[in-house]
Amino acid sequence: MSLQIVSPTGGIAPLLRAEGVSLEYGSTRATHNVSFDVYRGDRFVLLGPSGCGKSSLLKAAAGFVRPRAGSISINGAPVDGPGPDRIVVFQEFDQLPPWKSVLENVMFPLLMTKRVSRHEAAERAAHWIARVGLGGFEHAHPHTLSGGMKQRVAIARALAMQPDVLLMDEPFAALDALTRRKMQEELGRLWEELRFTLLFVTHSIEEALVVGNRILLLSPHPGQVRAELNSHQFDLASAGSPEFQAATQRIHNLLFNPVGPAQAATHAERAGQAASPDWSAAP
Ligand SMILES: Nc1ncnc2c1ncn2[C@@H]1O[C@H](COP(=O)(O)OP(=O)(O)OP(=O)(O)O)[C@@H](O)[C@H]1O
Repeated sequence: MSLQIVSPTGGIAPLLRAEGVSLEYGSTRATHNVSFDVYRGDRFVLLGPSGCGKSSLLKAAAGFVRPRAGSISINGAPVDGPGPDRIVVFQEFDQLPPWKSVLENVMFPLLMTKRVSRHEAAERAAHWIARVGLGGFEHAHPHTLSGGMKQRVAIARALAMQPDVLLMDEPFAALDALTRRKMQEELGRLWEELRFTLLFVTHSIEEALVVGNRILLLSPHPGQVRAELNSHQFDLASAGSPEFQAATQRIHNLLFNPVGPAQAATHAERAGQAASPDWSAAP
């Protein structure tokens, strides 16, 4: 089956919407006029080469960075700062305070909301720790855990908050290949059970195909939308198949050897592309 350009999701309001987002750091323009819609239950991947502004877009969705132009909204309301409806899992293993146990790490943001008692927070934390396969490690401290286990704690901490959108910034990039694969598998399993909404950043084409059901391809610096495609037909089981390899090659070509001058596709143009089911119709 070939990759398909994304079809418009007629009538359904997006959960998270980025409209014409340009991000700047001083005189450095990180992204230019980027638009995309994330729907409930999506595993939406931002894919592009290093420096194209993927992390910056994720930080903007999290409310840590304000767009220079354009806007980001969640549930129809503008994002104007961080909130418990959007929780981020970062790549870095040091995202867990080292003086807190696994249980305390997962409880911490729950307690910060002041919406649950200490007892409830502990129960909820223990539940999510077990869900990510770390039952028995509640009282361990981060420095005694492997990189993969630390990322599991970060995922448990995020899911315990039951955010509207789980934001993941290259969460498995610092792991060895086998652990990375295992974590991708676990994330897929959790998604099958819980159907949370995921916004996931990676520069790995393979990871994007395995993790995502929709992928936004960004051009190099400053990041602009090159294309958007459906990738729900791929998973770890299909990785390595001829179709998977062909999709990988096509995405690679689109990112690095586009035919003709690099052109950013606008939101409206991408909706127009949906009329063509064939990946080869991409700009
Ligand atoms: N805090 C910052 N201050 C100044 N410039 C920044 C800052 N963060 C990012 N940039 C710049 O913005 C651009 C986009 O960076 P960003 O980290 O968002 O890209 P990325 O696609 O996530 O890259 P990578 O895959 O390497 O993490 C780069 O040119 C980067 O140097």
